[in-house]
Amino acid sequence: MLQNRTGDACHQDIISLEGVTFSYQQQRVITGLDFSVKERDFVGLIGSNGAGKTTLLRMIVGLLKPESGVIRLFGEPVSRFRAWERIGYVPQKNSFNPLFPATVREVVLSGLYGRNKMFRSIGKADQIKCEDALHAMNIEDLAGKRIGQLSGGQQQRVFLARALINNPSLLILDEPTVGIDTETQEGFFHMIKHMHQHHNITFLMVSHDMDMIRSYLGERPVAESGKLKFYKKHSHELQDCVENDLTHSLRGLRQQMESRKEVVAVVGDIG
Ligand SMILES: Nc1ncnc2c1ncn2[C@@H]1O[C@H](COP(=O)(O)OP(=O)(O)OP(=O)(O)O)[C@@H](O)[C@H]1O
Repeated sequence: MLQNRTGDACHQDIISLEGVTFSYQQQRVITGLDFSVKERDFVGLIGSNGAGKTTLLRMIVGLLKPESGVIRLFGEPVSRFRAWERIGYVPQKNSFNPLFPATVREVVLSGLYGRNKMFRSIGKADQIKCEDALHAMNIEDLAGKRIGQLSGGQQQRVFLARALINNPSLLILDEPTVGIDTETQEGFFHMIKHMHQHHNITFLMVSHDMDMIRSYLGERPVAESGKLKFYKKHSHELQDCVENDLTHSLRGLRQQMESRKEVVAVVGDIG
């Protein structure tokens, strides 16, 4: 079994769900769900409107509590999990009131604060992480603008930069390309596939894009529960589990693509 720097076995469960059931008032949404996402998996979650996809992601990131069953993150029950900086989460439909006063830079930096740490001070190292994340998403030129004044697609890039700022091990994305044009969607999918294949990053992504799911994760779901379908691909490319500096590497990818004049299709113009 491969080992990472900290000596943990690779292919460990990053997310595990055991007998997870959830209801809103009288409406049962998820029943007895068992599933696991292992290190370096890319899991695509598909389901019709109202199937419970967002509800499941919100339980995984601790925003909703299951009625019964256990959810673990990196082996810890969610209720005891504290290492939220290891997880980048981009919720569905992030849209800001145009009057909201935060700048793009402030929104990206807020990804560093973590839960219950709203007012930590920002040091030089944090500023560099922020610049790297802005650069990776090709939004340096938007850094001083108010988030509420951006288009939906530009805002989505900001939220992705916010999710990337901590160099996360796990990215949880809830329909990340909604409202983004087709060409830019292709660039985005290219980028996250690169992150999956060349970095030690695990993905759980809700998407209605069956073409992307089938072409990358295969024709058949690996598990089904109610109306939820899980597709999965495991990345075998890395020969060891050493940590990768994601933003550094994304910068490299971007420079490489810039030199091939394909940057717009890869990491640029998600908005
Ligand atoms: N806060 C809430 N209170 C009550 N019911 C809710 C709440 N949020 C969602 N629901 C209901 O739970 C069900 C699952 O909703 P959820 O948002 O998880 O679905 P989804 O699979 O993400 O759908 P979509 O593809 O439309 O985003 C739906 O029937 C929805 O109406």
